[in-house]
Amino acid sequence: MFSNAMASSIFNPCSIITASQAQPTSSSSRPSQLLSFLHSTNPAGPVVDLKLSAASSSWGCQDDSKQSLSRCLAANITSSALKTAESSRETSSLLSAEGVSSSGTRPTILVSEKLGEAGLQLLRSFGDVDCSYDLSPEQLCEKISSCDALIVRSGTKVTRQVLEAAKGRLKVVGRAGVGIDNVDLQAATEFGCLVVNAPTANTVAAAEHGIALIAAMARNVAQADASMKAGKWQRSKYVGVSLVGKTLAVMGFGKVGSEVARRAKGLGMHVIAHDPYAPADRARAIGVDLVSFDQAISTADFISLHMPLTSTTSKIFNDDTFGKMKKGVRIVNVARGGVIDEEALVRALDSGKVAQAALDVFTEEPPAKDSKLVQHENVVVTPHLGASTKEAQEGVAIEIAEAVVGALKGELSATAVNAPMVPQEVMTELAPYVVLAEKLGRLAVQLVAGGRGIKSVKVVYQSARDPDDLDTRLLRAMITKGIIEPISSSFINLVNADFTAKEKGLRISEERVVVDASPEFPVHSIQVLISNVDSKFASAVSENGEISIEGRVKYGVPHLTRVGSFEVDVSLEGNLILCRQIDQPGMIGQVGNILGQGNINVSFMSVGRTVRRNKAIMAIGVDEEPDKEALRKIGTVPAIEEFVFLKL
Ligand SMILES: NC(=O)C1=CN([C@@H]2O[C@H](COP(=O)(O)OP(=O)(O)OC[C@H]3O[C@@H](n4cnc5c(N)ncnc54)[C@H](O)[C@@H]3O)[C@@H](O)[C@H]2O)C=CC1
Ligand SMILES: O=C(O)C(=O)COP(=O)(O)O
Repeated sequence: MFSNAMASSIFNPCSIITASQAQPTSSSSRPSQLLSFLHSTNPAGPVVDLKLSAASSSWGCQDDSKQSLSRCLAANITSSALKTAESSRETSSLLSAEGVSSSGTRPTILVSEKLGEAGLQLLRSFGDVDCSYDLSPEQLCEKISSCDALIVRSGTKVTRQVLEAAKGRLKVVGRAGVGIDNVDLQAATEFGCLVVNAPTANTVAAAEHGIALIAAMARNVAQADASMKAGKWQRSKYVGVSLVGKTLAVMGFGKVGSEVARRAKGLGMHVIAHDPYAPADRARAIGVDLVSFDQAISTADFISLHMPLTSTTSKIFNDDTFGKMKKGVRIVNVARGGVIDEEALVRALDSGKVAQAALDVFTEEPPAKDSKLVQHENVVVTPHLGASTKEAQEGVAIEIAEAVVGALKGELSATAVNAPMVPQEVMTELAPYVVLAEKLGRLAVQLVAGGRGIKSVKVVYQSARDPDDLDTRLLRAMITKGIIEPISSSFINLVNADFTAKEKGLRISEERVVVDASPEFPVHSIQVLISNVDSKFASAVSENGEISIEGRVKYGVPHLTRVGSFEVDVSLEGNLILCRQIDQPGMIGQVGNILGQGNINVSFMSVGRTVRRNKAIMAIGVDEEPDKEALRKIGTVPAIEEFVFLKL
């Protein structure tokens, strides 16, 4: 019905988007329904406006739905890899829970760096695991197009080129560790590739390594060891400094930072911390004062770095900031090399401003053999060993294997980095509404006559629940999927829905209306409105001039309940014929006959009218697609004023 060529006319590329991030206004009283926007790190940012309003409704109660979510989520999250750019616009093929794709093959999981055996076993039970370590970027690009998942540590650069080379097959990149600075998140998001990490299993290992480096540096352990092995006995040369009573500034008070702080307190150090996002009460609970960046670096004897490498933290330790430190300060870095301007650190070491540094991480890894920093006599180095304990590596391997397998099964991961984390209970509850959302989007876009581009779509969720108690991101993503996929070559999933909408100049605004219905059900109805377009079915246009359709879930099945200002009730399964006619006897029979002659099975039929014997809409669900002749005959029924056939 719609060709790809129509995409450009439907989406006006010149349209302007006003994007604003939806934020929860307060915390939810129902934990399972918490909005998790704070966890969303989608670099593209959602292209949504969110407006809350309250109204009451006398509509009947919401029907129950306990439909399984696996299929729709798999469609939602894993469609990318299962579709190549050239693939058809059919509903995404899905991976089953046993790891067998719809084509009967097991997923291929490429592990490009050493991973603990327990994790590998878990992966092997689900898919075909290819452990290929030390691949060159070219080799990785070559291999990746036949992989559904890629598992890396810090040594593999997952660049845009790699993601492009995946040709749409790669569903998930698993980072077996915390830092995701080696993964191009923007590109992954654009390609609809989920990125997950293993954020907790190596925390203690990294913190212990930080403490080990602080102590080793303070007591010259590495230098003294090297000296003895060279046959020397230099007791006076390696007099150290004590830790007790010294001030340690923890820069980045996250998981590792707070564990370092806890341990440093045990060593009798006075610990302060800087972290713009850390809650003060968590710091207080450990006996740590949160202070400003300048206060932290200017009062500390030891500075330990524990922030992620981002555009904000890149080279945050530079000539200027070293200048603000106490003379003789000691610096430890087990976070990322890139947070330090390494040339500036060499200068600060040479001048004595920084007495010593202990470094586990480097801007380039491995650093050049003749690196002045590595060779500096006041520097102790380890080759990125923070996470390298047996325990941490086993833990990380299991954590990432579970996340990757979950993603391949179509589940949303709790450790998703470029997609919203939606709690499992929320996903289960929203399952039937997710199906409804996609079908409404798919239906609404087919009612657009082309000509003018779609710039603005409004989605109204009616719900009896508090607006903060309804997480609509899954629904929004599926509506976006339903709108965009029929008319473009893009595939949409939860990872790239907002990005793709923005790219296509499509603004999706959301409104939640509180209605008087049963709060047991998350959504009472979903309305999709497209403004400033012409419709090929004039009756779908509401009094406000917008294409307007509305649906509800009834007994677990999505139903279309309103078209324009006509109430209908037809289950959204198979295909749909909408006819506007003069409200008179015999209409159902006439159209039914035509369909019967064409061997088209009618699954559902409903007539809605505004005024008796005036105009009515007949909504007919059909299992098969009517041929041209059947459609032509429907058009010749005298009382039928307009009709449209819609694929769901
Ligand atoms: N050397 C190694 O083998 C390992 C290194 N790491 C690295 O350690 C770092 C911390 O890891 P986690 O504690 O697990 O992460 P995390 O996410 O729990 O903590 C990072 C903290 O840094 C804070 N932060 C962000 N921007 C900041 C800024 N401009 N100034 C101060 N704080 C800022 C965040 O608010 C957060 O609390 C990461 O860079 C990670 O990649 C982690 C594990 C092993
Ligand atoms: O988890 C992290 O951020 C780390 O830096 C650990 O890196 P690795 O997995 O040991 O290459």
